[in-house]
Amino acid sequence: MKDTIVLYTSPGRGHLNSMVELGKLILTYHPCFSIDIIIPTAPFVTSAGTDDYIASVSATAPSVTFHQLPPPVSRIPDTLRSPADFPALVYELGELNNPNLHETLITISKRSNLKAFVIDFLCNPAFQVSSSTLSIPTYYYFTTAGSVLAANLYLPTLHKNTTKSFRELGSALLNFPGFPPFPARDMALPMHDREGKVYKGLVDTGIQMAKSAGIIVNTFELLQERAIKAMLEGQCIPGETLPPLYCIGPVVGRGNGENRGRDRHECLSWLDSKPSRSVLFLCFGSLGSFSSKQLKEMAIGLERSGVKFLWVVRAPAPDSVENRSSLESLLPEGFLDRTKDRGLVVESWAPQVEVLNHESVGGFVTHCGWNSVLEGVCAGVPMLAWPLYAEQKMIKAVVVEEMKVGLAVTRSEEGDGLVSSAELEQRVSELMDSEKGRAVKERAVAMKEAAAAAMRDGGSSRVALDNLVESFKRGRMAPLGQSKQ
Ligand SMILES: O=c1ccn([C@@H]2O[C@H](COP(=O)(O)OP(=O)(O)O[C@H]3O[C@H](CO)[C@@H](O)[C@H](O)[C@H]3O)[C@@H](O)[C@H]2O)c(=O)[nH]1
Repeated sequence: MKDTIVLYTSPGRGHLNSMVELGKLILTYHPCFSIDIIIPTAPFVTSAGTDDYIASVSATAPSVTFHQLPPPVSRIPDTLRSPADFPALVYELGELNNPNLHETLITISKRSNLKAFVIDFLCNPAFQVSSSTLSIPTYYYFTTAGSVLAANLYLPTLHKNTTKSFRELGSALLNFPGFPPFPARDMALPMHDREGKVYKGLVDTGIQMAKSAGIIVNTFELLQERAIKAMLEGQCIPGETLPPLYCIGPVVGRGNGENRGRDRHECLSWLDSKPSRSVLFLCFGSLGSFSSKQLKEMAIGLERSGVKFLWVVRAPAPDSVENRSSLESLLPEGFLDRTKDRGLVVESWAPQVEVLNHESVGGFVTHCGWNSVLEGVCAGVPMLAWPLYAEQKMIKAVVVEEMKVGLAVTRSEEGDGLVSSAELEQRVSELMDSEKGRAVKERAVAMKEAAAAAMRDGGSSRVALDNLVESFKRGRMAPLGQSKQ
C-alpha cells in the first residue's frame, strides 16, 4: 500500500488551486506518496471552469486522486442561500460535511497507508473528525498570508481580552503581533459580529491550529520576516508552544497547457504585440465583481490614464438586478471602440499566471487574494491593491506596508464608497510611471528573485518542505518545536 497524504480543500477556486499546487509540490520532490484531495460539495457556489481544471490535473498528475463529497445529509439553512452569506456557508458546510468526510477518510485508509491529513484552515470543523475521532496526524494549510496567520493565532487571546466586537471597536487600531497596526473596522465584514458563525469559527480555528501536528503556510521567510518571527517567538499564542511551522511557499501554479498552441488564449497573442512592461493587468480573483457604476468609473479612469491595459471584467453578482446587462452596456458608451488600440477587455476569466509572466505586463491591479499576490510576486510585477472582501484589506496592508511591492487605491469616504475615476487614474500613473512606482517595481523584482531562491535546493521553503515530509513519514504527532529539525 502506498503512503498517502489526504488534502481537504475549502470551496472556491482560490482554495482549490492552492491545495492542488501543494499536492503537486509534495509529489515533485517526494514522488513516493500518493495525494488524495477531498472537495466538499458547495451548493450555491458557482465556480466557472472547475470541472475542466480537475480533469486537466487528473490527466497530468496520475498520483493525484480527487474525491467529491456527496451533498450533506442535513439540510443547509435557507438563511445561507445568498452569495453574501458565502463565508458563513463555508463554516456551516464544514460541520454538515463531517459525516461524509468521516466515511471518505475510512474508505481511503482501507486502500492506502494514510500518513497525514491536511485541512484548509477554513475547513476547521474537520479537525474534530480527523484528529479527535480518527487520530490521524492533522495539519492545517493556511492558504493566505503569514501575517494573517499570525493574527488568526492571536485571535483567541484578543477575544479573551476584549468584550467588544470589531464593529464596536470601529477605527480603534488592533495590534496583532507581527502585523502593522490595523483598524478593527477593516477586518473582514463577517468577522464584525462577535456572535456570528465566521467570527466564532476563526477563533476556534486559532485554538485548534495551535493543537495540530503542524501549520503549513503559503509564504516564504524573506517575504514576511516580521510575522514569522512573531510566531516563532511565541508572541501569537502566549503561554503555549507553537506547533511546527512550515513556510513552504510560494505555492503557485505555473499556468497550464490549455494556453499553449492553437488553444492559446487571445489575450496572450494580444500581449505579444505590446512593448515590454507596458501593460497594466486588472483582475479580481475568482469571485470579484463590481456594480455597473464602479465599472464605469474604472473605465473612465483607465481611459484618462492613457496606459495600455488588459482588463478582466465580471458582470455584477448574480443576485443583483444589474446582472441582466451585457458587458458592453456596463461600460461607458464607445469605451471599447475608443480604447481598442491600447486596451483589451476580457469577460470573466483570463489565464492569470501566463498573463503576469508575459514580458509585456508591467503592473497588476489586484483584489489582494493571496494567490494573486503571490503570483504577482513570482512574476516580479508591482501591484495596485484594491481589496474587495474577506481578509483582503489585511493583505493590502501587508503588500503596501510590509512587503512594499505595491501601492493602494483609496475609496471615497462619502456615500457610495467607490474608487473614483480620478483616484484610479492617479494611482495607475503613479504605479506605471513615477519614482514611487519605480521603487515598488525594484522591490517586486527583488522579491521575485527571493521567491525563486526560497524554492531552490537548500532554500528556506525547500528545507521546510523536506521537514514537513519527514514529519508526514513518521505518521504520528511531530514533537512540539520548530520546523528546522
Ligand atoms: O481571471 C482569472 C481570475 C482568477 N484566476 C486565478 O484564480 C486564483 C484566485 O485566487 P486568489 O487570488 O487567492 O483569489 P480568490 O479566489 O478570491 O481567493 C480566496 O482565497 C484566498 C486564499 O485563501 C484569499 O486570500 C481570498 O481573500 C479569497 O477570496 C488565482 O490563482 C488566479 O490566478 C485566473 O487564473 N484567472
